[in-house]
Amino acid sequence: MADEIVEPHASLHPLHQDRLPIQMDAIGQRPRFHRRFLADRSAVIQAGQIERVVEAERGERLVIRLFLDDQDDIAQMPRERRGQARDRVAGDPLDRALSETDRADALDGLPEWDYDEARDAITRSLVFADFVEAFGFMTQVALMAEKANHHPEWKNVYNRVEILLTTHDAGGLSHRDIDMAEAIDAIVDE
Ligand SMILES: C[C@H](O)[C@H](O)[C@H]1CNC2=NC(N)=NC(=O)C2=N1
Repeated sequence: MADEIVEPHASLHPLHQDRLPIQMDAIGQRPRFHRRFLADRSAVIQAGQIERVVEAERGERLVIRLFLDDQDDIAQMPRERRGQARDRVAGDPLDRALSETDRADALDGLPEWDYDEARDAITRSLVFADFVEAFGFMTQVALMAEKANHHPEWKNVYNRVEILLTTHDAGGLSHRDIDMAEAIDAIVDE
């Protein structure tokens, strides 16, 4: 499995022979090879590659930090989700499609977002330095979205991320999307 992951990276070929075998973490879920993997890679790095390594390690920190800090919350997720599903049946006002006036007010506060009339949705396009930056951002948004039980429609091509927010249960834009857009803006501005 390690070879399958590493093989496409030409600069890592010299490391194949002496890399540690993959070990599972305490809960047996995440392969623990990447610390060693990054350290070894640093050892053979050429001057021109430094920038990419720094970006890679920064991307990893963004992901891991958020995951570890919020691990307790993540363990609670299934229970919260069931609670939210019950609230929705009762008619959560956050889930109702916004009126035109409320939408206009909300969009005033979200200058980076465009309104998509055909979908009754809001969209934002982002460009990052490279794929690692883009995917680090997407990972943070994914964890946040999962906790909120509200998920973006999105597309990623290398360093570009296109996001569309709408509430499927409401058939259009709701306060949940506005909250999500604000949270996404906060991550971008971090
Ligand atoms: C069953 C689950 O609660 C629903 O499907 C959630 C999940 N994520 C969601 N995300 C979005 N964008 N809209 C929804 O209506 C929605 N509903």
